[in-house]
Amino acid sequence: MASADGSSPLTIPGGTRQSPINIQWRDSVYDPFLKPLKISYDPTTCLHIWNNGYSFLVEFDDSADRSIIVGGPLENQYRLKQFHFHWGAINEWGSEHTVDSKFYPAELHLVHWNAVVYPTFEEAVMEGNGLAVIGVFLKLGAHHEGLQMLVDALPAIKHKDAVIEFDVFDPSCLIPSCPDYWTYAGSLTTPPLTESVTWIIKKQPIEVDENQLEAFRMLLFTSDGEEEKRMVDNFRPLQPLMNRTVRSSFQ
Ligand SMILES: Nc1nnc(SCC(=O)Nc2ccc(S(N)(=O)=O)cc2)s1
Ligand SMILES: [Zn+2]
Repeated sequence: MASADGSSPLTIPGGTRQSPINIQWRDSVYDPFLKPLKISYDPTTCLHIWNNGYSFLVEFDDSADRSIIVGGPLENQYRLKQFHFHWGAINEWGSEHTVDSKFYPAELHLVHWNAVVYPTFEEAVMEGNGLAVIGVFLKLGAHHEGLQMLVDALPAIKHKDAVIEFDVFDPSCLIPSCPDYWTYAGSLTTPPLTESVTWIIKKQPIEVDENQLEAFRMLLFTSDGEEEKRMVDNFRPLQPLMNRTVRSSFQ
């Protein structure tokens, strides 16, 4: 059910910086003071891959500054905690953010937290500068070698709460080489929907093939033994921009 302003119960009451949003390219403002984003991940910090009943996520050991990002719009360095994806039932939609109202078939989120200022992830989740999420669009195209390692693990985590060990994986193979990004102040796109995320959305998508997207769609929202519900369309509706400007790192 939506209210007069088209918001749904999924928008937190009083929210002024909710995500996702449509990125209107021509309304984004080039900011020459934005630095390049520096990404340094240690592939051995990878712990496991699991199905949390909403997406599948790969979690990392964030007990030290071993996989971090710094620069870009960020005041501090942020530690990688996990990455996950959002996707559709068909290739026409699936991403959370849109660019000029265009959906991509899927979107990758690499979730980092400000361990310089906050003692735990849980506390960072509650603070305006607590999290930084890199968003990468997936488009239908060539086979993606790096993604295939994840795809090969998916049958083992078909059901909610399934988890398998995942020893070494370097998520930088999923980030496009082009340095261009948009950035804006937003929120988590699933509960607790807290307004704690500096979003860094890469302009260039990565290419994945049809079989790889189909592999995402064979996952289940449901636990083993429950009536099967395919894990598809796990993206949140677009949220109002309100009083925000999207900045670009490129002209
Ligand atoms: N006490 C708490 N533990 N954990 C949490 S929130 C866990 C978490 O990482 N949530 C999360 C939700 C959405 C996103 S997303 N889709 O990247 O905005 C990223 C992360 S609050
Ligand atoms: Zn996400």
